[in-house]
Amino acid sequence: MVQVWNPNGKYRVVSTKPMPGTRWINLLIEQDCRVEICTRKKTILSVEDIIALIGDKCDGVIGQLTEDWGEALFSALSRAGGKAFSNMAVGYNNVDVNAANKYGVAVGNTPGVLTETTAELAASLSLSAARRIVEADEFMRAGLYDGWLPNLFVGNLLKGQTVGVIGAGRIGSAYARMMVEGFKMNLIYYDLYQATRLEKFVTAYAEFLKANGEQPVTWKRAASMDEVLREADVISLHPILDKTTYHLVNKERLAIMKKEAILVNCSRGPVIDEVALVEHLKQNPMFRVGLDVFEDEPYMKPGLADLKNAVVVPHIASASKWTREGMATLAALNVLGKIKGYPVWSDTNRIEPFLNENVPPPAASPSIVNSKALGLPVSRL
Ligand SMILES: NC(=O)c1ccc[n+]([C@@H]2O[C@H](COP(=O)([O-])OP(=O)(O)OC[C@H]3O[C@@H](n4cnc5c(N)ncnc54)[C@H](O)[C@@H]3O)[C@@H](O)[C@H]2O)c1
Ligand SMILES: O=C(O)[C@H](O)CO
Repeated sequence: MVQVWNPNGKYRVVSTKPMPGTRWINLLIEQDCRVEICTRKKTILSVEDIIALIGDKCDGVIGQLTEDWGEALFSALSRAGGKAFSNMAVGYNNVDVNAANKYGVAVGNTPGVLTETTAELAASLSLSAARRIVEADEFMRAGLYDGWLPNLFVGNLLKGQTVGVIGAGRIGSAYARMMVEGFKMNLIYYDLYQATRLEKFVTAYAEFLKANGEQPVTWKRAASMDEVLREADVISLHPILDKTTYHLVNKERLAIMKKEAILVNCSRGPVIDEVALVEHLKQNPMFRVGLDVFEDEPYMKPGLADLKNAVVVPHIASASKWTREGMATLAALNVLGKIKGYPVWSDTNRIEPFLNENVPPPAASPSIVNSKALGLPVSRL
């Protein structure tokens, strides 16, 4: 149930799951690590399972967003001499960073490498919901198609409509760009910070359209999230999950959205009150959703699976080969960097140098979320 690479390596690094590609394994081996990969069939490992994997001596662990990284695991890792943990994910709401700080364990994540892949899935869900692709596919496979009809699977045109983005960070901004440029949608967004690059992009694209005699697109930074919900035709959620975003979309907020709006969630399930959503979908058959994430994964709230106005996929937004291999690389390098005493990379929005397979990666940890709390040095590269 454990696959071992380089058994005589000096540092013991455990991965709680097999991860795509081999570069991440090779990078660890080249730096004298013994790599142990848990190959158990059980999808979600318990805290006890992981404590057993950590054992008496472990220098670092690469883990998954399904695992509960809190006091119990960080104290076990620290007792085993461990200095680093990395999630193979950008989101780390499954990690109690304060507990990691208490034991001096560095916590890594994998930003940037999944931005475009995740935004592409959000765009796919937006289109699937707008054009009822899943319903139409099921209809075909059921042998129900007996000829073209004027009213068959009529959906929503995106061009000229308004796309709303809640959380215009890396992924939210990439999604906004795709929808504005790809479908000539107007943008309204809400974030705690101004998305300056995104605003500049939409302004430049509007000028391009105008110069070519086309209707220019527009953008607006909303003063409140409710403004986005009221005005947008398609709304995509991309904030982090924390106390401020838990059930951000609830019964009251669903009620202020347009009756024919589309809601997409590729962030974290608990950002939506899923029970309220099921009720809203039942009451408003023209309202559609595209969901990659769920409140109690791997489960869906009762009733959701029966609703034709919901498109549901199993948390696959970052699942392109390039991205998943890159995530594995960044997670391994986060752990390796701390073990080797390297500094942390200075700009987590610029991780490309770690992903070039033709040159050795920089001697740094690509992204450590508690680097300030632990007082870790920053790379000057
Ligand atoms: N479904 C998937 O497979 C998948 C893949 C990648 C990321 N994600 C999720 O997407 C999240 C965002 O990733 P990212 O790389 O774009 O992160 P990011 O930090 O670049 O963007 C998050 C944005 O949310 C904003 N934000 C925080 N609190 C907010 C609030 N209360 N209201 C509005 N905006 C708020 C932040 O200011 C920031 O701009 C991750 O934390 C993760 O949970 C999911
Ligand atoms: O946070 C993340 O990275 C995703 O949920 C998985 O890619």
